[in-house]
Amino acid sequence: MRLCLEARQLACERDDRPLFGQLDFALGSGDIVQVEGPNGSGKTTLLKILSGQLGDYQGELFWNGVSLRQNRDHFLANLLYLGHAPGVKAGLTALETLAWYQALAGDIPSEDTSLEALAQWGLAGFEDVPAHQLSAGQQRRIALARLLLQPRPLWILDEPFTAIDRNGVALLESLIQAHANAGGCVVVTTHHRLDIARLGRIRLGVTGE
Ligand SMILES: Nc1ncnc2c1ncn2[C@@H]1O[C@H](COP(=O)(O)OP(=O)(O)OP(=O)(O)O)[C@@H](O)[C@H]1O
Repeated sequence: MRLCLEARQLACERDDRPLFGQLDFALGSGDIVQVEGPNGSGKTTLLKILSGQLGDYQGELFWNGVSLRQNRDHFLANLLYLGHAPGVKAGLTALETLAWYQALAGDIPSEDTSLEALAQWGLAGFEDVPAHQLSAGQQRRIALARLLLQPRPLWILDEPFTAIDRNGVALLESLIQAHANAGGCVVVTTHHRLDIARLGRIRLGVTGE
């Protein structure tokens, strides 16, 4: 399918402080873009705008050539967003969390595929443990298992590498690369240096360029 998220003259301010302005970019199938910038430069804010969660911005966003404001449902049906926090409830097990997210997205929960996804993320044996009894990295891995379960062409990932170990970093980099190779598109923020081919960049908080 054709896949294109385009920003024209995107700008945002918070509490009368300009965060970024005049951002123009177009992302399509096969693109991986890292949003870079120092703390507070607006990376999370930009991802919230791009994922349709924050409407307080100037400029225009387009999904496949149609304004996002008019094309929102179609856009959201194509999006998988993973936020800054892992987004797991303390009292829910890994399996329950994945089933909840699948149901929320209108996907049919499948325990077998959830078990496979959790095993791929090294959580075999922890499927029925409440999240509050898991480590920070294990909780992040539950969230990342959604990448294997909820097929959506556009991934918007806010600091997905937080708390995961070296093997987890390598697995996530390979999943991102494979997703793009299969025709998907990925927007990611991280302070890590990514080992990913053909990585595009959106730089925030840079002056004098
Ligand atoms: N809900 C809010 N209301 C007002 N200002 C906000 C709000 N959320 C964030 N900000 C401000 O917007 C600025 C950018 O925040 P944001 O979280 O987008 O930065 P970031 O680049 O993701 O930072 P970090 O690298 O620390 O995660 C900060 O100065 C922050 O205080």
